[in-house]
Amino acid sequence: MVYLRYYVPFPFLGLFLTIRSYIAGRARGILTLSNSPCSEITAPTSPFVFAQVVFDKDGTLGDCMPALRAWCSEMTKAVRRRCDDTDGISAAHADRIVSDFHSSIGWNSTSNDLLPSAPLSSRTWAEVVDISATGLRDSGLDGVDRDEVLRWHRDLGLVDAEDPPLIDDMAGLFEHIRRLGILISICTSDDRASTDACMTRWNVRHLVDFSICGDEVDARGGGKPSPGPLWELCRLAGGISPRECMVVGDTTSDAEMGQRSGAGFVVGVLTGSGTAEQLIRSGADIVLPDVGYLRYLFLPQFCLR
Ligand SMILES: O=C(O)COP(=O)(O)O
Repeated sequence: MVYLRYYVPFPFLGLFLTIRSYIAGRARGILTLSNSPCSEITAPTSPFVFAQVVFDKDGTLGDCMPALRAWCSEMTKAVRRRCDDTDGISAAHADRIVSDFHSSIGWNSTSNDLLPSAPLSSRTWAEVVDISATGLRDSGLDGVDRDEVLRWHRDLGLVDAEDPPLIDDMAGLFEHIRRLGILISICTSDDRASTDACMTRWNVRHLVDFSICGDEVDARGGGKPSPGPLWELCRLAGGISPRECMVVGDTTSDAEMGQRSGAGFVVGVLTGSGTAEQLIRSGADIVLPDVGYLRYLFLPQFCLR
């Protein structure tokens, strides 16, 4: 069994990317980088045999950063208010509590950005609430519990419902894949309500065959990176094998789910919080700048300009 793994450098700086197929001894994918013009590229002899492409949502299809910045800012205010209302918490202690809270969810308050593959960008909201409540208690904010943190979170409404799409023609990409007879699924740690709102806003809801959301998996570790969500999507797709699935995502959670579930091919994208090195290390077979480049995985030959 041979896996060929290539890290596609970003930016491409005029490189031509050839993607052909051979994976795991089956005609699937050989991925090569070359400087050759398209005319010199031989078309692959075997087509891809994927039955389903499984997309992560935040950081892969949609830009969640404005929403996460707003979430962090409001949650930080709630933490500070709680510190002010709690006896015996000095200003310096409150600063430490806020800083520990940020660390626990993977937030860099200096750059106002996510740390690579941070829990906030990769875990379900139930898990993020748990992590936050535990972190706050551990740093000395006595009496704060999961229900209280959940209330602060719920007060913020559907956090990701307004996320803009990360590529211009998502519907065109999905139609392109579906024309090849391949199912499209979304596997997200976000909740169902925001996910449905995003699919509608991005004009792809009618093109998504199946989806599974963070509030539909077992809150005790049943979400990504566990293999469960992908296996469930295989079941929904009529009992196909994980080997027939391509998983596409921006964090280590996505790549790890792909690897642990036995997905046939795992694609990392650089539009979210994961770094190329992290994605490759956690199971990505290839890293692409964004999901728009996926089109080229499904063409016999192509040229990136
Ligand atoms: O909402 C999140 O925490 C992450 O969602 P995702 O799985 O679509 O990246």
